[in-house]
Amino acid sequence: MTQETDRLFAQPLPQIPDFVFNEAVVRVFPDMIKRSVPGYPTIVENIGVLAAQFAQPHSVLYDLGCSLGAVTQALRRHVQTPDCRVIAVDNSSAMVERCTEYLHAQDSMFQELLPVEVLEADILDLVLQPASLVALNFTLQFIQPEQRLGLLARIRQSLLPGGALILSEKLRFADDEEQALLTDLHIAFKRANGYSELEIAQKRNAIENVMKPDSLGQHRERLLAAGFSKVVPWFQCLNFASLIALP
Ligand SMILES: Nc1ncnc2c1ncn2[C@@H]1O[C@H](C[S@+](CC[C@H]([NH3+])C(=O)[O-])CC(=O)[O-])[C@@H](O)[C@H]1O
Ligand SMILES: O=C(O)C(=O)Cc1ccccc1
Repeated sequence: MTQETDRLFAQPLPQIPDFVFNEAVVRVFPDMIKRSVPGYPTIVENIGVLAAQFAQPHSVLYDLGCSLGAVTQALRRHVQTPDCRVIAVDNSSAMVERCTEYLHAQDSMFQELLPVEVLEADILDLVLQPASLVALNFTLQFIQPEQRLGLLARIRQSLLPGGALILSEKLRFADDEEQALLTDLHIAFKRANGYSELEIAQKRNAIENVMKPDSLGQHRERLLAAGFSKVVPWFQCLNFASLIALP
């Protein structure tokens, strides 16, 4: 499997197009997300650990906005519940193609993994089957803000009693000082991972129209409005957090 270094924004670009999950991004994605999202490897691995506590026989585990299937692979490393299957969904054809290859590679290396189906689809159009676990790992922030409540309500409806939604997101902070501090610290994290000031600035420019983070308070209120009964943050590193929402 090729692991390329992310240099997508290393050269000055005359004009910066909106960020899209295309073939160029797919090639560098594992490197990009690890160097950009503090705590990402810990979150991904532990989604597998948490999922094993919620998984129920004869149910589906969803990985919505699966990209290259990192969460799906973690689910398959940790969940051994009988008759569970994973459905991984992404609307980027480049992501789905590479994700499918990676999951075949996992199949060839390990026995008795949960069966998995990779779908190229918009998660807003998906008819959800009864699920014991739904993971939205850094996906909701790319959904139009006005579509987010409807999506969460549909996820809530699909969840079996005893199931859970795991929602990971970049956070925004209502307090200006807190927002400024955590933004600076996130930039320091990127710099420490080898990104230049130019790369950091151009990436921010590319992403700002397509990725719209909410505050923890907004997430909590919206999850409750969608019908979830309890929202429990289980991880935060700088301005990136992951929540468990219970039906
Ligand atoms: N409407 C949509 N329908 C389906 N997919 C979508 C939609 N909108 C965006 N996506 C997909 O959501 C993914 C978001 S990345 C998730 C990381 C992954 N979860 C990981 O754990 O590695 C997060 C990031 O890059 O910061 C991309 O692959 C999009 O194509
Ligand atoms: O928040 C940021 O600055 C990011 O770079 C997050 C991110 C990581 C990977 C793809 C898109 C956005």
